[in-house]
Amino acid sequence: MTVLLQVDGLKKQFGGLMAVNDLSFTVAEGEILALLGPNGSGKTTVMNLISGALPATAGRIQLDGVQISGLPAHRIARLGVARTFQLVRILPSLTVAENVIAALAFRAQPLWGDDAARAAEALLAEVGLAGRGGEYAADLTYIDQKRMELARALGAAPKLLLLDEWLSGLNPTELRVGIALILSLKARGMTIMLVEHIMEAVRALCPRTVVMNAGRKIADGPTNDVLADPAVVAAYLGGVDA
Ligand SMILES: Nc1ncnc2c1ncn2[C@@H]1O[C@H](COP(=O)(O)OP(=O)(O)OP(=O)(O)O)[C@@H](O)[C@H]1O
Repeated sequence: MTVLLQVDGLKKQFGGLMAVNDLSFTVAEGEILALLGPNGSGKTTVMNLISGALPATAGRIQLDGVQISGLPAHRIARLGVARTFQLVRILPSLTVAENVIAALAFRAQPLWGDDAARAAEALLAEVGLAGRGGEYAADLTYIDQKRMELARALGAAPKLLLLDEWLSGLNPTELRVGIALILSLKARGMTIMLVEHIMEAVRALCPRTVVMNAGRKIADGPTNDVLADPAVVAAYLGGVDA
């Protein structure tokens, strides 16, 4: 197993609140890891710390052996971390292709002109939006906006893809499509860490799960074992000492 992401003793304090408290875990190359926990347990903050949107209070994050904690978000992105957001972020007045091309200009090896247009078309095909590049982003349905956001993230050619509730808000049919899409990324070797509240998706996608409660890691292991762990069940029911 080759470790791609290594998180050691990570802490994030907001005023009097330790939102992430001494968190350590690894993600192996090619793995899909779920990060679970009840509302407010610190999951999105962890995503923000890994991507550099927030600075850590303490601890260390390494990607592929390179320390990324302490670096600004754009440097971390160029080193290979891409993410999607809980609330989809798109450029609504641009076309679908332009949205992806804009992301390609910011990658480690930027693409421009015809190269960017061809790469955007390939990325859109990969997420199920083949031939849709000329449409306006604002006109896309919700799932298609999510697909486009994923194409933008993949455009950075990331080593690690962070998906923050990417499957939320989808209807049952769309959910199956979304799960299949993420599995297709795994099949081509992408390493993915996802925050997700939909347990059906977690079970289908993630052999391993880390659970947080009140900023701390309370479980880390095979998903079925973790979800049956009494401490995890208690945390979801609001148990204070889980
Ligand atoms: N920028 C911030 N300033 C102050 N407090 C914050 C900030 N961001 C998050 N918090 C607090 O940190 C704690 C963890 O929040 P976080 O959003 O990481 O939890 P979460 O597990 O992702 O929750 P959810 O499942 O509801 O998205 C919460 O108590 C939240 O109110």
